[in-house]
Amino acid sequence: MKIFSAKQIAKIDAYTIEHEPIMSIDLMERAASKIFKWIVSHFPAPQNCKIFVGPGNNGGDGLALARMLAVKNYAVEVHVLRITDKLSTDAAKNLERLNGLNTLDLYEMSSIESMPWLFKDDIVVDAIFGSGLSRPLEGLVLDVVKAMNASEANVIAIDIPSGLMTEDNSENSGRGIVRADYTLSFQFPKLAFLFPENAQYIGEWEVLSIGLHPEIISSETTPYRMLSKEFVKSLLMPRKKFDHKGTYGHGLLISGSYGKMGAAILASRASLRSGIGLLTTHIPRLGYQILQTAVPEAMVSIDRSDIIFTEYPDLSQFKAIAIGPGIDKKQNSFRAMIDLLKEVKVPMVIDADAINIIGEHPELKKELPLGSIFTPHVKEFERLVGKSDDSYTRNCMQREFAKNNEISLVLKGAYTAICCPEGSCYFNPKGNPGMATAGSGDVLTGIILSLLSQGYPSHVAAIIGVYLHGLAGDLASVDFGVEALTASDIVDYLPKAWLYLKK
Ligand SMILES: NC(=O)C1=CN([C@@H]2O[C@H](COP(=O)(O)OP(=O)(O)OC[C@H]3O[C@@H](n4cnc5c(N)ncnc54)[C@H](OP(=O)(O)O)[C@@H]3O)[C@@H](O)[C@H]2O)[C@H](O)CC1
Ligand SMILES: [K+]
Repeated sequence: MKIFSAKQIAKIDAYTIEHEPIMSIDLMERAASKIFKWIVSHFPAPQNCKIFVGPGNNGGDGLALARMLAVKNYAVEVHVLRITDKLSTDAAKNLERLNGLNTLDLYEMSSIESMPWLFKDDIVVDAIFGSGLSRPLEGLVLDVVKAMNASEANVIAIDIPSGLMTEDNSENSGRGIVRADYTLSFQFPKLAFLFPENAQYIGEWEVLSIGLHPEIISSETTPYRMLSKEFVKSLLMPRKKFDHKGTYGHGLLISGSYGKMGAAILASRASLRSGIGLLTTHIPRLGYQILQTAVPEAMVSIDRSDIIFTEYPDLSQFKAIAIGPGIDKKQNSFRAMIDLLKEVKVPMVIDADAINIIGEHPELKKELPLGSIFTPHVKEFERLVGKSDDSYTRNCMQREFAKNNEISLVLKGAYTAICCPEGSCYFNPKGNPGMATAGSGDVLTGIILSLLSQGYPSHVAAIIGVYLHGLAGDLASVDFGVEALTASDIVDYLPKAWLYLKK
């Protein structure tokens, strides 16, 4: 699913009105009826609804919704915020349509003195501003939003919580943003929904389709997309009857150190559960028996060091390499990493301390083989790319870094973002808080190594890998819940995840 900017949404809206064709007031009616149906199914009548309405089309949606709810026996109060004399044309028409509805009370609010009391069981609808918000809130609107936020009522935001910008909130103080319990967004998720610091405003969110024109949705380009099962499935390569293990590549995993052999086991097992033909895991000497016992399918390459990574095997046989899970960033490992980067010609997955090493020695970036993939969490990202105060800025930095260094950059989080060398950015909707657990990242590295070894192009391996990892975590959480979920469970549910993905 594509994610568009506020400007693009306005363009898609206008195109739909012209080419469906549909009158703008009827498109608003369609949008409001989607919100109405959602409210009826989640909060059946009778209920007290207090709808706060702004001057634009978001307000127009709120007014149309008020009429629909009033007709269905909800007790509706409408509070039109008089911050300007002018309502948008369609908002004005919908205001007129409220005339004569006796189950509805209409108030004009020009000062906070007329703010109604909001009770715990009230449904409060935020229809003040939507995607047309152009600056932070102030004056009356700010006071109303503060009162809403101080209440215990159920707050439902139409399209986007008022005060939140659709994309960039780096200049937004956060003082005047509605804290919704539910956000019902039209047709597309907004970029701001995917950033952790905005979760407090958005609450649970849902996308409601309002039938915007498919032609322009498909032709309008955007760097941002939300991954879907259909999209990821379309990237899979079929397996053929006469394929053999050589067809699916031989990968090298450089992993583990004293006290961290578990990382090598998890990444190896994940790799083998994701279709790799042959796997060699390079580990420090002390891990030999551990690995051979825990993962009999993997071949083992032994470092001369007992405890850390200091050398690597002949690279000629490998189709892809992953380095990082459980390695340390001791000086000897750094030297081995320099040599490795100079020699390696196949795509690499670079994770954990291997990222930190490159972060500390940025000159190594020019040695990266074509098709490299970095898989940092936020702290590793900051060491590699730099610090930022907000997620939008961080996402811009991520896209730039991927473009400038011609690599794929996977930033792990609730909505893991995959930025590709040509500028696109994919967000993963799968996964759950149970996956914020030790070893989860090692599993992801193993999966991506496996896909690279099978010949998937780098950004495709990153996309499939991230989606599959989240999917396996979600399937595991159905049986184990989130607290008890471990990284091993994610590996154990990879078979189910593959089956589900291919269904
Ligand atoms: N997605 C769709 O296709 C549809 C969306 N609908 C709904 O329409 C809104 C977007 O409507 P729009 O009128 O463009 O924008 P808003 O309702 O958000 O309001 C814009 C007006 O508010 C003024 N404004 C903006 N920021 C502030 C502020 N901080 N303080 C005071 N006033 C502000 C703005 O004035 P400007 O000075 O910036 O010009 C406008 O007057 C969308 O979110 C959906 O809810 C349709 O109903 C269906 C199709
Ligand atoms: K809103």
